[in-house]
Amino acid sequence: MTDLVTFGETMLRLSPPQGHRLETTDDLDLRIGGAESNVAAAVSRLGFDSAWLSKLPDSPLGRRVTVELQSHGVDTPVAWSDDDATRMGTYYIEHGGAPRGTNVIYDRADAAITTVSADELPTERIRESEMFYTSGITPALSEAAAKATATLLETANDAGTTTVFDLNYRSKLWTPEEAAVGYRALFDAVDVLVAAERDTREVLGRDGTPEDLVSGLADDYDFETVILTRGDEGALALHDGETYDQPVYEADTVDAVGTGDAFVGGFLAARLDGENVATGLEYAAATAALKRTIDGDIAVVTPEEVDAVVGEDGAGISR
Ligand SMILES: O=C(O)C(=O)C[C@H](O)[C@H](O)COP(=O)(O)O
Repeated sequence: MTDLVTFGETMLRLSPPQGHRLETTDDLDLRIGGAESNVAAAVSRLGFDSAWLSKLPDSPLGRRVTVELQSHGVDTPVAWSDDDATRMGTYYIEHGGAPRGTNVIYDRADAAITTVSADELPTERIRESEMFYTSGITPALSEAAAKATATLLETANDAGTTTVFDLNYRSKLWTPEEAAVGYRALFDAVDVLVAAERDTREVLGRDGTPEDLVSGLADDYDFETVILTRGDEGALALHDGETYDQPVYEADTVDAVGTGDAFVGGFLAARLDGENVATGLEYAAATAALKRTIDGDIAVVTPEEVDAVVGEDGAGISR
């Protein structure tokens, strides 16, 4: 049995060295990045079995992704496309610093995953797993990907697998109105919702205090757990009628991309270990803080490092 199965797109990630511009750089660092594989890698690195489902072109570029994920212990039973017309999604990232922001350029149209169907994926892995995670990026990729996302969430739900969904709104993929419709179509099959406060207000159109936001979402869609991520303000969660406030741990930022996924990975690893929501949030915040110090999308961390950030007063994950 797998502890966590995830489903989504992973792209090649190309970035110039810190301080260099895409327009003029001679060098591009090559890594991989995608919300669902970032979460699977974090959970695997924190000691649990994870598998990532997707569709990739059957090419050296596609294999670059599976080889790197396997190096973090993630199982990769993906569908391979031998259609020459399908492409490997790629993103370019130019890191900024005040007053210039970080810029992401996507080149992901017609990626193999845009043609995915649930039938070509090993859905029994989802039925047999403890948790299933996907995010709002996946249904934004194509109609086929949206359909597969819904089918996989329902498969998990029917099997009693805990379903976890992060809104992960990406304005370069769809409009707030399109996203709101896409999200609401999936919410019935979601147990644990992770939502950035900004997306909750600007995409789902909700207002009020952070407490109002989590309780409104939980009441309207019957989520078991709602986690509102609030940037520097930390996170607020609602579970079983109790709210939990989690501040951020201070961190020097080398690369902020992947912080949200590391947060989810830390939370899910602690929950898989039987920890309560309060402890889960501590591990989430600690994994996110560590990620900020690491270049690349993936939280290349160890359980001991996360334990050390949580501190000797933390409840500690027993292994
Ligand atoms: O597929 C996409 O569109 C992505 O954006 C993949 C991202 O690299 C990660 O999901 C990072 O997201 P954060 O953890 O919120 O920084």
